Amino acid sequence: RVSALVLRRLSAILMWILSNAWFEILYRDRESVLAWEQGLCFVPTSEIIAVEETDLNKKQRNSGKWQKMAKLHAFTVYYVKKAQNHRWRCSDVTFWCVDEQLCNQWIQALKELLELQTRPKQLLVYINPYGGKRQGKRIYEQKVAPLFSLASISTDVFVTERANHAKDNLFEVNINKYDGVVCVGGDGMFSEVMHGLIGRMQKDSGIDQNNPKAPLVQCNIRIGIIPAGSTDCVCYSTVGISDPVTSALHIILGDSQPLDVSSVHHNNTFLKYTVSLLGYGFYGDVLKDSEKKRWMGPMRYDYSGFKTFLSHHCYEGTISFQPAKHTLGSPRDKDSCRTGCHICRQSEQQLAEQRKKCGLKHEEDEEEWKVIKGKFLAINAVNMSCACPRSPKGLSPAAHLADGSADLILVRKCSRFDFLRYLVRHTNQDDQFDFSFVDVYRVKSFQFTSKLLEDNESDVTDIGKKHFGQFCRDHPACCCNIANSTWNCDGETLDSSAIEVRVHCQLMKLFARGIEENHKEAVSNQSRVEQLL
Ligand SMILES: Nc1ncnc2c1ncn2[C@@H]1O[C@H](COP(=O)(O)OP(=O)(O)OP(=O)(O)O)[C@@H](O)[C@H]1O
Ligand SMILES: CCCCCCCCCCCCC/C=C/[C@@H](O)[C@H](CO)NC(=O)CCCCC
Ligand SMILES: [Ca+2]
Repeated sequence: RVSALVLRRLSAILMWILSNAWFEILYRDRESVLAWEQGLCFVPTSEIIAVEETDLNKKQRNSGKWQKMAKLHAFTVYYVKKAQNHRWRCSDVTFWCVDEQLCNQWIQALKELLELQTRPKQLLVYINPYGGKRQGKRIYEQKVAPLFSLASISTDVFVTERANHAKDNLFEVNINKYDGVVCVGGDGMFSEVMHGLIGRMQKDSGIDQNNPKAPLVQCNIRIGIIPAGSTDCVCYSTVGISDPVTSALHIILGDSQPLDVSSVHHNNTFLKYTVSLLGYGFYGDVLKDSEKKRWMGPMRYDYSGFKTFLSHHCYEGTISFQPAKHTLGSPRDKDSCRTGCHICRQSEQQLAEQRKKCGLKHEEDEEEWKVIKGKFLAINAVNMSCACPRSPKGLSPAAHLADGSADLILVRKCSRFDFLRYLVRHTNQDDQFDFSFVDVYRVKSFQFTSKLLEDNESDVTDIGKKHFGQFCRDHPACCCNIANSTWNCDGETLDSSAIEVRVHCQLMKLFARGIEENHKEAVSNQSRVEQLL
């Protein structure tokens, strides 16, 4: 109510100012001049980055026009300018005035408005200097740090020296000091920070992560991702673009996006959490091969992807899963998860009700299990669409960020040509599930055991292995690999092929707002009427 009142006062003052043409406004870009001519300017306070008294000496040096005018006072409003393809930029507008007191009143009033927004003030930043093209440090220093400083955000910056450095540090640091954690790197770096935060949360609450049925404690400290990796799938799927400045602005505005996290166990031992892709077969093999070629940077995935495609290995095993009946959506839906998604909101309500009903007590889940046996080229479980620059719609375009479910995609044995057709659909608009050899299910938990493990390795004798290499003894020409594949868990390999997976609805939060809808329309409106105060 206070903010509405202040806003109304401000708009009244603004209208008065505009109608008296009393204020002189200097716009930096052409679109803004156009807007000024139309006399209509809005910026939602939620999209103001900062307000600062303007250094007049600097401005006058830059703009000869104002040199002759004496005794002017000015303040600059920095705000989010939304460009195309979900890209955000920091833009600014300077307001000039002859009355120093009035100018200060404006600065004060706008700063008070910004104080009413719940935004991060103190952040813990981890930079992986070796992720992606090894640009993490430069990206942070040149593109992100100046914006944080403009928004008066204090930071403790930690440049990692080894893998798991950030994760280990998160178990020691005084976490309550911070309003959020930022990771500069790729999906692997994000995964490290997420494991640190979720792990720390469970440890502090006495929850045993090794128990696959343990009700995990939600992690309320948000994570911000500054993309500087090779795939940057989590950033792309939650923001709509992989762009460091856009992500920094989402962090500054204090956006919040809940995220489903799946836990992966083997024999009552915790292995990992996953938020994007948990893939066996094709994506597991690509990752395993690409790890040896890290020196190639992001190109390693193209090289290993091509090699793995040619090898065309399929793997035999059994998948059992519990369908997600609590959620309204289906993986074949035409609509995708967007900012304020009603399906994710409904899951949030269900979660709150569930918590009220049984607190931290876990209800034994007796829902039915479906069992599928077969030979698979790929088994992909995705908690989100997995959109990324290589696959702009992702592996499951209708997957939801926070509905408490994952999409389980089973690609059965097929010809190389058919598998290529399937892969090509990762990159275009066509329906990826419209193939006789592809099945997709929305699930809340699943288990996988390879045939090799089922048979308990008893009938695979050393003689057999020697004689037929690692391929199927009965049908050596069928490309069915009797060795196991590897699970690709958000870009890291798992040691075990038999796993048990459970989706934890909205276990954590990001500094993001999901992908915004109707962006084209918003942009064209904005260029007609620049959104200023
Ligand atoms: N200083 C470091 N030295 C070596 N490895 C590190 C260091 N800091 C972090 N790591 C590890 O590097 C791995 C990969 O990093 P990151 O995810 O940033 O880049 P990427 O693999 O190129 O990108 P993507 O995950 O998007 O494909 C992470 O799993 C992380 O644990
Ligand atoms: C003929 C054209 C065929 C082209 C097919 C391209 C398909 C690209 C789909 C990419 C899907 C990425 C899913 C996200 C996985 C991340 O958790 C993980 C860590 O960053 N990245 C990879 O495993 C990296 C996986 C990269 C595989 C190439
Ligand atoms: Ca989901």
